[in-house]
Amino acid sequence: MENTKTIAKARQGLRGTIEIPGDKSISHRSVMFSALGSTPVHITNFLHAQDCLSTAACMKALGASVEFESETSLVVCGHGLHGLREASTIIDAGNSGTTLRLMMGILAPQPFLTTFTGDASLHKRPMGRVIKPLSAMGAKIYGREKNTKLPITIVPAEGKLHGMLYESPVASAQVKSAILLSGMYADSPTTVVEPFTSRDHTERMLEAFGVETKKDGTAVTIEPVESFHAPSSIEVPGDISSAAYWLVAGSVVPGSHLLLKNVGVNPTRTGILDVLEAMGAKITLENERVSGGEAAADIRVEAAKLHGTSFGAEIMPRLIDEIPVLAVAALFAEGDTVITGAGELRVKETDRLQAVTDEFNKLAPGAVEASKDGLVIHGGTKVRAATCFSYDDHRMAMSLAILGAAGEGAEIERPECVTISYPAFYDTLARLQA
Ligand SMILES: O=C(O)C1=C[C@@H](OP(=O)(O)O)[C@@H](O)[C@H](O)C1
Ligand SMILES: C=C(OP(=O)(O)O)C(=O)O
Repeated sequence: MENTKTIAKARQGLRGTIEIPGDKSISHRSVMFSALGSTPVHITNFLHAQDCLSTAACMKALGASVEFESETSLVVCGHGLHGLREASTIIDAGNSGTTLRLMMGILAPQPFLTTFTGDASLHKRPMGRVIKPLSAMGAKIYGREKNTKLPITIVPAEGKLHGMLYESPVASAQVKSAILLSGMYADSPTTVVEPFTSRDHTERMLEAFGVETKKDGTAVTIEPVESFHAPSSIEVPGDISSAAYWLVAGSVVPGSHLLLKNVGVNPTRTGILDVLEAMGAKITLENERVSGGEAAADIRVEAAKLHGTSFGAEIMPRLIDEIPVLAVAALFAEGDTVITGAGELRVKETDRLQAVTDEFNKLAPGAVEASKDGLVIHGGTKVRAATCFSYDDHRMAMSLAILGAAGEGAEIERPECVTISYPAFYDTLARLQA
């Protein structure tokens, strides 16, 4: 791909049907957990994107069989809960925080050494949030900057890990999942309490493998696991975090009418629907169903006049990855939108609060102000065509593309990072604009 991408202004409404690619969080977990089973699992609608391919490569390096039948369909078979084996070289988690943090949870209890690396972005992200609680359970994990950063090495613990009660300072599904996964191998029950409930795909998928977790408010408990029974198949629903770009584009480009097929609508992920509806969006769910313990639906969106809103910490885990594109909706809405409690965005693939502020202001001067943990977006600010930068962050690139399409066009520098979660993104946008 070229080093810049030209996004044309949408001269008419966006119309059409979009098959939403598989959910990133669920795709990761489908491969990881299947690799801990001892019978083949047929995974369909897998997200064929860099992050999930990093997970597939990790599990293969650790001895699981991972055979692709097509880009989105694969068969994974492990050698049981204790059947992973030492990798022959360093494992590369690429750009994926989910891969690294969940894998630490799986590998901390194993009787062999693992060393992880990742890309430049992943080297900057905080891993102490997982290393600290796992170490309190008895794990031996070492990393740069006092055991907080990549590269990271895990060595065998002395005996079994110990179950514990952990009160997490952050609402993070990656932290929760890592601790629960280590908890499967511990000598007693493990409980994670979060400030607010984060996405529960780990808990739901563990159930499909015969492992019960107990939920009590924002606390989740797992018992030491004796047997792990892989289901014969897992169908991954579409990713609402990918659908988010079309929910916003369809709402703000006048005359649009889009049908988004097969979108996961797990209630721990649907914060974007709540916020867009509060802003006046016209969104309807059709064909609602449950598949493999996960809710899914087709979603219709048509253009609507949006107005500003405010939201904060409580809803944040339910829309954490959608903030950059929700900022686009806010820019085309009437009045101000105030976002608080979003400090976690500073430790994603890039500092997304700073990146949204700097790049949106290139396309709409004066539109966005950042605070320590949030954004104020002045809706209705005049938009112009300009060149802006992705920071090699997939969600920044896609949000800037939607801003450009809904506004006056844009040139995006380093656009290719969309392959992290949505390789077909630019082609889909071009098709809707044709
Ligand atoms: O568990 C997961 O699959 C994810 C959890 C979230 O991260 P945090 O756990 O850091 O909030 C989210 O941002 C990420 O894209 C995927
Ligand atoms: C934060 C994200 O993913 P990860 O933490 O897995 O890198 C994301 O996809 O926006």
